[in-house]
Amino acid sequence: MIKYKHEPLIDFSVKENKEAYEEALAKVEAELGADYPLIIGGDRITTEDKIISYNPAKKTEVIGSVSKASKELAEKAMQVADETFKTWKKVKPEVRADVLFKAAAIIRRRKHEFSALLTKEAGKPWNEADADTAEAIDFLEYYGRQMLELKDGRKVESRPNEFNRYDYIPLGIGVIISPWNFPFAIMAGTTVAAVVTGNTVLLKPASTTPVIAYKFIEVLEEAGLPAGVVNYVPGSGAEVGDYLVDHPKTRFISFTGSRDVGLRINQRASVLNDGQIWIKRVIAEMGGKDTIVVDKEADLELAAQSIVKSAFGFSGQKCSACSRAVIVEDVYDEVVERVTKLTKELTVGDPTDPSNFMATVIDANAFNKITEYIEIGKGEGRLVAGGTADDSVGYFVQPTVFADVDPSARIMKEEIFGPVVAITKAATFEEAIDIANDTEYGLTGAVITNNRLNLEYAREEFHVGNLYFNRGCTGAIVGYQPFGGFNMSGTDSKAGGPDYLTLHMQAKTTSEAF
Ligand SMILES: NC(=O)c1ccc[n+]([C@@H]2O[C@H](COP(=O)([O-])OP(=O)(O)OC[C@H]3O[C@@H](n4cnc5c(N)ncnc54)[C@H](O)[C@@H]3O)[C@@H](O)[C@H]2O)c1
Ligand SMILES: N[C@@H](CCC=O)C(=O)O
Repeated sequence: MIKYKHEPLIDFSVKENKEAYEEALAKVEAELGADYPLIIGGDRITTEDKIISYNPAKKTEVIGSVSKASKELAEKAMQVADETFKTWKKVKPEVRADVLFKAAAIIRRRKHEFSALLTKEAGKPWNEADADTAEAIDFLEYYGRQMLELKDGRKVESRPNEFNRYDYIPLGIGVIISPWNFPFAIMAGTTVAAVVTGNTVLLKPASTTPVIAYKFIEVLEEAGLPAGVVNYVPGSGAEVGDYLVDHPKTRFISFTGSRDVGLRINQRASVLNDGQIWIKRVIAEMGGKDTIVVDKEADLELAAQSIVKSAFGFSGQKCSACSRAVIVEDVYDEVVERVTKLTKELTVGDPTDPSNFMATVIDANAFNKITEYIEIGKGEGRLVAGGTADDSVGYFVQPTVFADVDPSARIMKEEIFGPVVAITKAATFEEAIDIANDTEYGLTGAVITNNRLNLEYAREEFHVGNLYFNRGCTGAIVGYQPFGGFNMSGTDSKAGGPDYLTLHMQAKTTSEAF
Protein backbone atom coordinates (compact mmCIF):
# COMPACT_ATOMS: atom_id res chain seq x y z
CA MET A 1 0.00 0.00 0.00
CA ILE A 2 1.40 3.39 -1.01
CA LYS A 3 1.81 5.69 1.98
CA TYR A 4 -0.90 8.35 2.27
CA LYS A 5 0.09 11.72 0.83
CA HIS A 6 -2.33 14.57 0.27
CA GLU A 7 -3.58 15.29 -3.22
CA PRO A 8 -1.54 18.09 -4.82
CA LEU A 9 -3.32 21.28 -5.81
CA ILE A 10 -3.52 22.25 -9.46
CA ASP A 11 -1.35 25.03 -10.83
CA PHE A 12 -3.70 26.98 -13.09
CA SER A 13 -0.90 29.12 -14.47
CA VAL A 14 0.01 26.05 -16.55
CA LYS A 15 -1.74 26.37 -19.91
CA GLU A 16 -2.84 22.70 -20.11
CA ASN A 17 -4.41 22.86 -16.66
CA LYS A 18 -6.28 26.05 -17.50
CA GLU A 19 -7.58 24.54 -20.72
CA ALA A 20 -8.61 21.33 -18.99
CA TYR A 21 -10.63 23.34 -16.44
CA GLU A 22 -12.30 25.36 -19.19
CA GLU A 23 -13.27 22.13 -20.94
CA ALA A 24 -14.70 20.79 -17.68
CA LEU A 25 -16.70 23.98 -17.19
CA ALA A 26 -18.11 23.61 -20.70
CA LYS A 27 -19.10 20.00 -19.93
CA VAL A 28 -20.83 21.03 -16.70
CA GLU A 29 -22.58 23.90 -18.46
CA ALA A 30 -23.91 21.51 -21.10
CA GLU A 31 -25.55 19.45 -18.33
CA LEU A 32 -27.17 22.34 -16.47
CA GLY A 33 -30.81 22.03 -15.57
CA ALA A 34 -30.91 18.22 -15.45
CA ASP A 35 -33.25 16.31 -13.13
CA TYR A 36 -31.79 14.25 -10.29
CA PRO A 37 -33.82 11.60 -8.46
CA LEU A 38 -33.48 10.31 -4.91
CA ILE A 39 -31.51 7.09 -4.56
CA ILE A 40 -32.90 4.55 -2.11
CA GLY A 41 -31.54 1.02 -2.16
CA GLY A 42 -30.09 1.77 -5.60
CA ASP A 43 -33.52 2.68 -6.99
CA ARG A 44 -33.98 6.06 -8.63
CA ILE A 45 -37.11 7.75 -7.26
CA THR A 46 -38.49 10.92 -8.80
CA THR A 47 -40.82 13.12 -6.78
CA GLU A 48 -43.04 16.03 -7.75
CA ASP A 49 -41.60 18.19 -5.02
CA LYS A 50 -38.15 19.49 -6.00
CA ILE A 51 -35.17 21.29 -4.58
CA ILE A 52 -33.87 23.65 -7.25
CA SER A 53 -30.15 24.24 -7.12
CA TYR A 54 -29.17 27.66 -8.53
CA ASN A 55 -25.88 29.21 -9.56
CA PRO A 56 -25.15 31.86 -6.90
CA ALA A 57 -23.27 33.96 -9.48
CA LYS A 58 -26.20 33.95 -11.94
CA LYS A 59 -29.08 33.60 -9.63
CA THR A 60 -31.66 32.45 -12.16
CA GLU A 61 -29.42 29.80 -13.75
CA VAL A 62 -30.59 26.34 -12.65
CA ILE A 63 -27.84 23.84 -11.88
CA GLY A 64 -30.29 21.01 -11.38
CA SER A 65 -33.71 20.00 -10.08
CA VAL A 66 -33.43 17.45 -7.35
CA SER A 67 -36.23 15.28 -6.09
CA LYS A 68 -37.09 16.01 -2.50
CA ALA A 69 -37.60 13.30 0.09
CA SER A 70 -40.85 13.27 2.02
CA LYS A 71 -41.15 11.65 5.44
CA GLU A 72 -42.54 8.53 3.74
CA LEU A 73 -39.50 8.26 1.48
CA ALA A 74 -37.18 8.95 4.38
CA GLU A 75 -38.87 6.06 6.20
CA LYS A 76 -38.39 3.81 3.17
CA ALA A 77 -34.70 4.77 3.08
CA MET A 78 -34.43 3.98 6.78
CA GLN A 79 -35.88 0.48 6.24
CA VAL A 80 -33.49 -0.14 3.35
CA ALA A 81 -30.49 1.06 5.39
CA ASP A 82 -31.58 -1.19 8.25
CA GLU A 83 -31.85 -4.23 5.99
CA THR A 84 -28.59 -3.49 4.18
CA PHE A 85 -26.72 -3.10 7.47
CA LYS A 86 -27.20 -6.84 8.08
CA THR A 87 -24.98 -7.64 5.09
CA TRP A 88 -22.69 -4.59 4.86
CA LYS A 89 -21.47 -4.95 8.44
CA LYS A 90 -20.15 -8.42 7.53
CA VAL A 91 -18.19 -7.26 4.50
CA LYS A 92 -14.48 -7.35 5.29
CA PRO A 93 -12.90 -3.97 6.17
CA GLU A 94 -10.35 -4.50 3.37
CA VAL A 95 -13.18 -4.73 0.83
CA ARG A 96 -14.88 -1.65 2.24
CA ALA A 97 -11.58 0.25 2.07
CA ASP A 98 -11.10 -0.82 -1.55
CA VAL A 99 -14.38 0.87 -2.48
CA LEU A 100 -12.94 4.12 -1.09
CA PHE A 101 -9.64 3.72 -2.95
CA LYS A 102 -11.45 3.05 -6.20
CA ALA A 103 -13.76 6.03 -5.66
CA ALA A 104 -10.69 8.22 -5.09
CA ALA A 105 -9.21 6.97 -8.38
CA ILE A 106 -12.44 7.69 -10.27
CA ILE A 107 -12.62 11.23 -8.90
CA ARG A 108 -8.93 11.85 -9.58
CA ARG A 109 -9.41 10.89 -13.23
CA ARG A 110 -12.32 13.30 -13.65
CA LYS A 111 -11.14 15.84 -11.13
CA HIS A 112 -11.87 19.07 -13.00
CA GLU A 113 -15.38 17.96 -13.80
CA PHE A 114 -16.24 17.83 -10.09
CA SER A 115 -14.41 21.08 -9.37
CA ALA A 116 -16.14 22.83 -12.28
CA LEU A 117 -19.50 21.74 -10.85
CA LEU A 118 -18.46 23.29 -7.52
CA THR A 119 -17.62 26.50 -9.36
CA LYS A 120 -21.14 26.57 -10.78
CA GLU A 121 -23.16 25.17 -7.88
CA ALA A 122 -21.35 26.70 -4.89
CA GLY A 123 -19.72 29.73 -6.54
CA LYS A 124 -16.20 28.45 -5.82
CA PRO A 125 -13.32 30.12 -7.63
CA TRP A 126 -11.12 27.58 -9.42
CA ASN A 127 -8.48 27.19 -6.72
CA GLU A 128 -11.10 26.84 -3.97
CA ALA A 129 -13.06 24.28 -5.99
CA ASP A 130 -9.89 22.35 -6.74
CA ALA A 131 -9.01 22.33 -3.02
CA ASP A 132 -12.49 21.02 -2.17
CA THR A 133 -12.15 18.15 -4.68
CA ALA A 134 -8.60 17.40 -3.53
CA GLU A 135 -9.87 17.20 0.05
CA ALA A 136 -12.63 14.78 -0.96
CA ILE A 137 -9.97 12.53 -2.53
CA ASP A 138 -7.84 12.88 0.60
CA PHE A 139 -10.69 11.75 2.86
CA LEU A 140 -11.20 8.64 0.70
CA GLU A 141 -7.51 7.76 0.65
CA TYR A 142 -6.96 8.55 4.32
CA TYR A 143 -10.02 6.86 5.83
CA GLY A 144 -9.44 3.77 3.66
CA ARG A 145 -5.96 3.43 5.16
CA GLN A 146 -7.19 4.23 8.67
CA MET A 147 -9.69 1.37 8.42
CA LEU A 148 -6.91 -1.01 7.43
CA GLU A 149 -5.05 0.04 10.59
CA LEU A 150 -8.09 -0.51 12.79
CA LYS A 151 -9.46 -3.68 11.20
CA ASP A 152 -7.86 -6.03 13.75
CA GLY A 153 -8.72 -3.81 16.69
CA ARG A 154 -6.16 -2.68 19.23
CA LYS A 155 -3.75 -4.71 21.28
CA VAL A 156 -4.72 -5.50 24.86
CA GLU A 157 -2.93 -7.67 27.41
CA SER A 158 -3.72 -11.35 28.06
CA ARG A 159 -2.75 -13.37 31.12
CA PRO A 160 -1.65 -17.04 30.91
CA ASN A 161 -4.62 -19.28 29.98
CA GLU A 162 -6.64 -16.47 28.50
CA PHE A 163 -6.84 -14.67 25.16
CA ASN A 164 -8.21 -11.17 25.12
CA ARG A 165 -9.21 -9.21 22.06
CA TYR A 166 -10.38 -5.67 21.56
CA ASP A 167 -12.19 -5.21 18.26
CA TYR A 168 -14.15 -2.43 16.63
CA ILE A 169 -17.58 -3.21 15.22
CA PRO A 170 -19.94 -0.91 13.31
CA LEU A 171 -22.71 1.04 15.01
CA GLY A 172 -25.66 0.77 12.61
CA ILE A 173 -27.48 3.43 10.62
CA GLY A 174 -25.84 6.82 10.41
CA VAL A 175 -27.61 10.00 9.34
CA ILE A 176 -25.16 12.29 7.57
CA ILE A 177 -26.15 15.94 7.39
CA SER A 178 -23.70 18.08 5.48
CA PRO A 179 -23.20 21.80 4.76
CA TRP A 180 -22.96 23.65 1.45
CA ASN A 181 -19.62 25.35 2.00
CA PHE A 182 -17.49 22.25 1.43
CA PRO A 183 -20.22 20.51 -0.53
CA PHE A 184 -17.88 17.86 -1.86
CA ALA A 185 -15.16 17.30 0.74
CA ILE A 186 -17.25 17.41 3.92
CA MET A 187 -20.22 15.62 2.36
CA ALA A 188 -17.97 12.86 1.00
CA GLY A 189 -15.69 12.65 4.02
CA THR A 190 -18.48 12.31 6.56
CA THR A 191 -20.28 9.77 4.37
CA VAL A 192 -17.33 7.47 3.69
CA ALA A 193 -16.11 7.55 7.28
CA ALA A 194 -19.44 5.97 8.21
CA VAL A 195 -19.38 3.55 5.27
CA VAL A 196 -15.82 2.24 5.62
CA THR A 197 -16.48 1.45 9.27
CA GLY A 198 -19.33 -0.86 8.24
CA ASN A 199 -22.37 1.34 8.79
CA THR A 200 -25.16 2.19 6.39
CA VAL A 201 -26.04 5.76 5.66
CA LEU A 202 -28.83 8.18 4.90
CA LEU A 203 -27.21 11.21 3.32
CA LYS A 204 -29.06 14.51 3.51
CA PRO A 205 -26.93 17.07 1.70
CA ALA A 206 -27.39 20.83 2.00
CA SER A 207 -30.31 22.07 -0.07
CA THR A 208 -28.17 24.64 -1.90
CA THR A 209 -25.68 22.04 -3.17
CA PRO A 210 -27.45 18.71 -3.75
CA VAL A 211 -26.14 18.03 -7.28
CA ILE A 212 -22.49 17.48 -6.33
CA ALA A 213 -23.73 15.00 -3.70
CA TYR A 214 -25.69 13.09 -6.36
CA LYS A 215 -22.56 12.94 -8.54
CA PHE A 216 -20.67 11.51 -5.60
CA ILE A 217 -23.21 8.72 -5.10
CA GLU A 218 -22.72 7.83 -8.76
CA VAL A 219 -18.99 7.54 -8.09
CA LEU A 220 -19.58 5.25 -5.11
CA GLU A 221 -21.82 3.05 -7.25
CA GLU A 222 -19.18 2.91 -9.98
CA ALA A 223 -16.61 2.00 -7.33
CA GLY A 224 -18.72 -1.03 -6.39
CA LEU A 225 -20.56 0.11 -3.29
CA PRO A 226 -23.60 -2.17 -2.92
CA ALA A 227 -27.06 -0.64 -3.26
CA GLY A 228 -28.58 0.52 0.01
CA VAL A 229 -25.32 1.26 1.82
CA VAL A 230 -25.65 4.96 1.06
CA ASN A 231 -29.11 6.33 0.43
CA TYR A 232 -29.44 9.81 -1.02
CA VAL A 233 -32.32 11.70 0.59
CA PRO A 234 -32.15 15.45 0.00
CA GLY A 235 -34.90 17.31 1.79
CA SER A 236 -35.83 20.13 4.06
CA GLY A 237 -33.76 20.28 7.22
CA ALA A 238 -36.77 20.97 9.36
CA GLU A 239 -38.92 18.18 7.87
CA VAL A 240 -36.71 15.30 6.76
CA GLY A 241 -33.83 16.37 9.02
CA ASP A 242 -35.88 16.22 12.19
CA TYR A 243 -37.54 12.96 11.10
CA LEU A 244 -34.21 11.24 10.54
CA VAL A 245 -32.64 12.61 13.70
CA ASP A 246 -35.64 11.51 15.81
CA HIS A 247 -35.96 8.07 14.23
CA PRO A 248 -35.52 5.20 16.71
CA LYS A 249 -33.41 3.26 14.21
CA THR A 250 -30.90 6.09 13.82
CA ARG A 251 -27.80 4.98 15.68
CA PHE A 252 -25.64 8.06 15.09
CA ILE A 253 -25.79 11.46 13.47
CA SER A 254 -22.82 13.08 11.79
CA PHE A 255 -23.65 16.72 11.36
CA THR A 256 -21.60 19.60 10.02
CA GLY A 257 -23.19 23.03 9.95
CA SER A 258 -24.24 25.93 12.08
CA ARG A 259 -24.23 26.18 15.85
CA ASP A 260 -28.01 26.49 16.15
CA VAL A 261 -28.85 23.49 14.00
CA GLY A 262 -26.11 21.45 15.69
CA LEU A 263 -27.53 22.22 19.13
CA ARG A 264 -31.02 21.38 17.97
CA ILE A 265 -29.86 18.02 16.62
CA ASN A 266 -27.92 17.28 19.78
CA GLN A 267 -30.98 18.02 21.91
CA ARG A 268 -33.39 16.00 19.78
CA ALA A 269 -30.96 13.09 19.57
CA SER A 270 -30.91 12.87 23.36
CA VAL A 271 -34.62 12.04 23.48
CA LEU A 272 -35.49 8.35 23.74
CA ASN A 273 -38.13 7.45 21.15
CA ASP A 274 -40.45 4.43 21.08
CA GLY A 275 -38.56 1.30 20.04
CA GLN A 276 -35.12 2.87 20.49
CA ILE A 277 -32.63 0.76 22.43
CA TRP A 278 -29.47 2.89 22.37
CA ILE A 279 -28.12 6.31 23.18
CA LYS A 280 -27.63 8.05 19.84
CA ARG A 281 -24.17 9.27 19.16
CA VAL A 282 -23.78 12.78 17.79
CA ILE A 283 -20.79 14.09 15.92
CA ALA A 284 -21.38 17.82 15.49
CA GLU A 285 -18.92 20.11 13.79
CA MET A 286 -20.24 23.64 14.03
CA GLY A 287 -19.34 27.29 13.53
CA GLY A 288 -16.41 29.50 14.35
CA LYS A 289 -15.32 33.04 15.12
CA ASP A 290 -11.71 32.62 14.19
CA THR A 291 -8.93 35.05 15.00
CA ILE A 292 -5.51 35.95 13.72
CA VAL A 293 -3.33 37.54 16.40
CA VAL A 294 -0.46 39.76 15.25
CA ASP A 295 2.39 40.39 17.64
CA LYS A 296 4.68 43.42 17.55
CA GLU A 297 7.71 41.26 16.66
CA ALA A 298 6.31 39.82 13.47
CA ASP A 299 6.61 39.73 9.70
CA LEU A 300 3.94 42.34 9.07
CA GLU A 301 3.59 41.57 5.37
CA LEU A 302 2.96 37.91 6.25
CA ALA A 303 0.44 39.09 8.85
CA ALA A 304 -1.52 41.22 6.37
CA GLN A 305 -1.43 38.55 3.65
CA SER A 306 -2.58 35.88 6.11
CA ILE A 307 -5.49 38.01 7.34
CA VAL A 308 -6.68 38.87 3.84
CA LYS A 309 -6.39 35.34 2.44
CA SER A 310 -8.01 33.73 5.47
CA ALA A 311 -10.79 36.33 5.66
CA PHE A 312 -11.76 36.42 2.01
CA GLY A 313 -10.90 33.02 0.51
CA PHE A 314 -14.25 31.62 -0.75
CA SER A 315 -15.85 34.87 0.40
CA GLY A 316 -15.15 34.09 4.05
CA GLN A 317 -17.59 31.18 3.90
CA LYS A 318 -15.38 28.79 5.83
CA CYS A 319 -15.92 27.82 9.43
CA SER A 320 -12.16 28.43 9.71
CA ALA A 321 -12.26 31.91 8.12
CA CYS A 322 -10.49 34.80 9.83
CA SER A 323 -13.39 36.98 10.95
CA ARG A 324 -11.37 38.81 13.62
CA ALA A 325 -7.85 40.15 13.71
CA VAL A 326 -6.30 41.27 16.97
CA ILE A 327 -3.18 43.37 16.52
CA VAL A 328 -0.76 44.54 19.18
CA GLU A 329 -0.83 48.34 19.30
CA ASP A 330 2.83 48.92 18.32
CA VAL A 331 2.16 47.61 14.79
CA TYR A 332 -1.59 48.19 14.59
CA ASP A 333 -1.69 51.11 12.16
CA GLU A 334 0.82 49.55 9.82
CA VAL A 335 -1.02 46.22 9.60
CA VAL A 336 -4.45 47.84 9.20
CA GLU A 337 -3.13 49.98 6.39
CA ARG A 338 -1.62 47.00 4.58
CA VAL A 339 -4.76 44.85 5.06
CA THR A 340 -6.85 47.69 3.66
CA LYS A 341 -4.63 48.06 0.61
CA LEU A 342 -4.52 44.32 -0.11
CA THR A 343 -8.28 44.02 0.32
CA LYS A 344 -8.95 46.85 -2.11
CA GLU A 345 -6.81 45.06 -4.69
CA LEU A 346 -8.91 41.87 -4.59
CA THR A 347 -10.90 41.10 -7.70
CA VAL A 348 -14.53 40.06 -7.30
CA GLY A 349 -16.67 38.54 -10.03
CA ASP A 350 -18.01 35.40 -11.66
CA PRO A 351 -16.04 32.36 -10.44
CA THR A 352 -15.83 30.88 -13.93
CA ASP A 353 -13.32 33.67 -14.68
CA PRO A 354 -10.06 32.61 -13.01
CA SER A 355 -8.83 36.19 -12.72
CA ASN A 356 -11.39 36.75 -9.95
CA PHE A 357 -10.05 36.06 -6.47
CA MET A 358 -13.49 36.11 -4.92
CA ALA A 359 -17.00 35.39 -6.16
CA THR A 360 -20.37 35.33 -4.45
CA VAL A 361 -21.97 34.27 -1.23
CA ILE A 362 -24.20 31.25 -1.46
CA ASP A 363 -27.77 32.57 -1.65
CA ALA A 364 -30.24 35.33 -0.85
CA ASN A 365 -30.45 34.40 2.83
CA ALA A 366 -26.68 34.60 3.20
CA PHE A 367 -26.59 37.86 1.22
CA ASN A 368 -29.23 39.43 3.46
CA LYS A 369 -27.61 38.24 6.67
CA ILE A 370 -24.13 39.44 5.66
CA THR A 371 -25.30 42.83 4.43
CA GLU A 372 -27.20 43.29 7.70
CA TYR A 373 -23.98 42.60 9.59
CA ILE A 374 -22.19 45.13 7.39
CA GLU A 375 -24.75 47.72 8.47
CA ILE A 376 -24.22 46.73 12.11
CA GLY A 377 -20.46 46.99 11.52
CA LYS A 378 -20.82 50.54 10.27
CA GLY A 379 -22.04 51.45 13.74
CA GLU A 380 -19.42 49.38 15.52
CA GLY A 381 -16.18 50.18 13.70
CA ARG A 382 -14.38 52.24 11.08
CA LEU A 383 -15.11 50.93 7.59
CA VAL A 384 -11.77 50.86 5.76
CA ALA A 385 -12.56 48.62 2.79
CA GLY A 386 -15.64 47.25 1.03
CA GLY A 387 -19.01 47.71 2.66
CA THR A 388 -21.04 47.37 -0.52
CA ALA A 389 -22.96 44.53 -2.13
CA ASP A 390 -24.96 43.86 -5.28
CA ASP A 391 -27.43 41.04 -5.83
CA SER A 392 -28.77 42.12 -9.20
CA VAL A 393 -27.07 39.25 -11.08
CA GLY A 394 -25.59 37.09 -8.34
CA TYR A 395 -24.94 37.41 -4.64
CA PHE A 396 -21.83 39.58 -4.67
CA VAL A 397 -20.57 41.17 -1.45
CA GLN A 398 -17.36 43.19 -1.54
CA PRO A 399 -14.59 42.11 0.84
CA THR A 400 -15.16 44.29 3.88
CA VAL A 401 -12.82 45.41 6.66
CA PHE A 402 -13.79 47.21 9.84
CA ALA A 403 -11.00 48.62 12.00
CA ASP A 404 -11.07 49.93 15.60
CA VAL A 405 -13.83 47.56 16.63
CA ASP A 406 -14.45 47.04 20.33
CA PRO A 407 -13.78 43.42 21.41
CA SER A 408 -17.35 43.19 22.73
CA ALA A 409 -18.99 44.37 19.48
CA ARG A 410 -21.41 42.02 17.75
CA ILE A 411 -19.24 41.74 14.66
CA MET A 412 -16.43 40.55 16.95
CA LYS A 413 -18.63 37.93 18.62
CA GLU A 414 -21.13 36.51 16.14
CA GLU A 415 -20.40 34.26 13.18
CA ILE A 416 -21.14 36.27 10.01
CA PHE A 417 -19.99 33.62 7.54
CA GLY A 418 -19.17 36.06 4.78
CA PRO A 419 -16.39 38.35 3.58
CA VAL A 420 -16.26 40.59 6.64
CA VAL A 421 -13.35 40.96 9.04
CA ALA A 422 -13.28 43.02 12.23
CA ILE A 423 -9.97 44.35 13.55
CA THR A 424 -9.21 45.36 17.11
CA LYS A 425 -6.18 46.63 18.99
CA ALA A 426 -4.55 45.02 22.03
CA ALA A 427 -2.05 46.61 24.43
CA THR A 428 0.02 43.44 24.82
CA PHE A 429 0.35 40.00 23.28
CA GLU A 430 -1.28 38.43 26.35
CA GLU A 431 -4.24 40.78 26.03
CA ALA A 432 -4.51 39.86 22.35
CA ILE A 433 -4.82 36.17 23.26
CA ASP A 434 -7.44 37.01 25.89
CA ILE A 435 -9.49 38.87 23.27
CA ALA A 436 -9.10 35.98 20.82
CA ASN A 437 -10.40 33.57 23.46
CA ASP A 438 -13.34 35.79 24.36
CA THR A 439 -15.86 33.95 22.19
CA GLU A 440 -18.13 30.96 22.67
CA TYR A 441 -16.45 29.28 19.70
CA GLY A 442 -13.01 27.66 19.56
CA LEU A 443 -12.34 26.41 16.08
CA THR A 444 -9.24 27.90 14.43
CA GLY A 445 -6.77 30.62 15.21
CA ALA A 446 -3.39 31.85 14.05
CA VAL A 447 -0.54 33.75 15.62
CA ILE A 448 1.95 35.79 13.65
CA THR A 449 5.07 36.39 15.70
CA ASN A 450 8.81 35.84 15.66
CA ASN A 451 8.92 35.66 19.42
CA ARG A 452 9.38 32.02 20.45
CA LEU A 453 8.15 32.60 24.00
CA ASN A 454 4.96 34.16 22.70
CA LEU A 455 4.40 31.20 20.37
CA GLU A 456 4.73 28.86 23.32
CA TYR A 457 2.40 31.07 25.37
CA ALA A 458 -0.19 30.85 22.57
CA ARG A 459 0.28 27.09 22.26
CA GLU A 460 -0.91 26.77 25.86
CA GLU A 461 -3.37 29.63 26.17
CA PHE A 462 -5.06 30.09 22.77
CA HIS A 463 -8.06 27.78 23.15
CA VAL A 464 -8.89 26.51 19.67
CA GLY A 465 -8.93 23.08 18.06
CA ASN A 466 -6.70 24.13 15.15
CA LEU A 467 -3.96 26.61 15.99
CA TYR A 468 -1.56 27.82 13.33
CA PHE A 469 1.72 29.72 13.69
CA ASN A 470 3.00 32.18 11.10
CA ARG A 471 0.38 31.33 8.47
CA GLY A 472 -3.32 31.85 7.92
CA CYS A 473 -6.05 30.02 9.82
CA THR A 474 -7.75 28.16 6.94
CA GLY A 475 -6.79 25.19 4.81
CA ALA A 476 -6.34 22.21 7.15
CA ILE A 477 -5.16 19.15 5.25
CA VAL A 478 -6.55 15.67 5.85
CA GLY A 479 -4.06 13.51 7.75
CA TYR A 480 -1.78 16.47 8.43
CA GLN A 481 -3.92 18.93 10.40
CA PRO A 482 -6.93 16.97 11.75
CA PHE A 483 -9.81 19.41 11.94
CA GLY A 484 -12.34 20.28 14.63
CA GLY A 485 -13.02 22.78 17.37
CA PHE A 486 -13.81 23.35 21.02
CA ASN A 487 -16.81 24.77 22.85
CA MET A 488 -19.64 25.88 20.53
CA SER A 489 -17.54 24.86 17.52
CA GLY A 490 -18.63 21.30 18.17
CA THR A 491 -17.57 17.92 19.44
CA ASP A 492 -13.95 18.30 18.26
CA SER A 493 -14.22 15.06 16.33
CA LYS A 494 -11.14 15.91 14.28
CA ALA A 495 -12.12 15.04 10.73
CA GLY A 496 -9.13 13.74 8.82
CA GLY A 497 -7.46 12.60 12.03
CA PRO A 498 -6.41 9.27 13.53
CA ASP A 499 -9.31 9.08 16.02
CA TYR A 500 -12.11 10.01 13.63
CA LEU A 501 -13.16 6.54 12.45
CA THR A 502 -13.48 5.20 15.99
CA LEU A 503 -16.37 7.64 16.51
CA HIS A 504 -18.30 5.55 13.99
CA MET A 505 -17.73 2.22 15.72
CA GLN A 506 -18.11 0.55 19.09
CA ALA A 507 -15.37 -1.43 20.76
CA LYS A 508 -16.01 -5.02 21.79
CA THR A 509 -13.88 -6.94 24.26
CA THR A 510 -13.78 -10.73 24.06
CA SER A 511 -11.96 -12.79 26.63
CA GLU A 512 -11.51 -16.54 26.13
CA ALA A 513 -10.30 -18.78 28.91
CA PHE A 514 -8.16 -21.84 28.07
N1 LIG B 1 -16.73 22.87 12.09
C1 LIG B 1 -16.71 22.47 10.84
O1 LIG B 1 -15.99 21.54 10.46
C2 LIG B 1 -17.59 23.14 9.83
C3 LIG B 1 -17.37 22.90 8.48
C4 LIG B 1 -18.19 23.53 7.54
C5 LIG B 1 -19.18 24.39 7.95
N2 LIG B 1 -19.35 24.62 9.27
C6 LIG B 1 -20.40 25.55 9.71
O2 LIG B 1 -21.55 25.35 8.94
C7 LIG B 1 -22.30 26.55 8.81
C8 LIG B 1 -22.60 26.82 7.37
O3 LIG B 1 -23.24 25.73 6.81
P1 LIG B 1 -24.82 25.66 6.58
O4 LIG B 1 -25.34 27.03 6.33
O5 LIG B 1 -25.06 24.60 5.58
O6 LIG B 1 -25.30 25.21 8.01
P2 LIG B 1 -26.79 24.80 8.46
O7 LIG B 1 -26.69 24.46 9.90
O8 LIG B 1 -27.78 25.78 8.05
O9 LIG B 1 -27.09 23.49 7.60
C9 LIG B 1 -26.27 22.34 7.68
C10 LIG B 1 -27.10 21.14 7.28
O10 LIG B 1 -28.11 20.95 8.27
C11 LIG B 1 -29.36 20.80 7.64
N3 LIG B 1 -30.43 21.17 8.56
C12 LIG B 1 -31.01 22.38 8.74
N4 LIG B 1 -31.96 22.29 9.69
C13 LIG B 1 -31.97 21.02 10.14
C14 LIG B 1 -32.72 20.31 11.12
N5 LIG B 1 -33.66 20.88 11.85
N6 LIG B 1 -32.46 19.00 11.30
C15 LIG B 1 -31.52 18.38 10.58
N7 LIG B 1 -30.77 19.00 9.63
C16 LIG B 1 -31.00 20.31 9.42
C17 LIG B 1 -29.24 21.65 6.39
O11 LIG B 1 -30.23 21.32 5.45
C18 LIG B 1 -27.83 21.30 5.96
O12 LIG B 1 -27.81 20.07 5.28
C19 LIG B 1 -21.42 27.62 9.43
O13 LIG B 1 -21.87 27.88 10.72
C20 LIG B 1 -20.04 26.98 9.45
O14 LIG B 1 -19.17 27.51 10.41
C21 LIG B 1 -18.60 24.00 10.22
N1 LIG C 1 -11.34 22.44 6.88
C1 LIG C 1 -11.49 23.76 6.32
C2 LIG C 1 -12.69 24.46 6.86
C3 LIG C 1 -13.97 23.67 6.85
C4 LIG C 1 -15.11 24.53 7.25
O1 LIG C 1 -15.67 25.31 6.58
C5 LIG C 1 -10.28 24.60 6.62
O2 LIG C 1 -9.41 24.18 7.36
O3 LIG C 1 -10.21 25.72 6.13
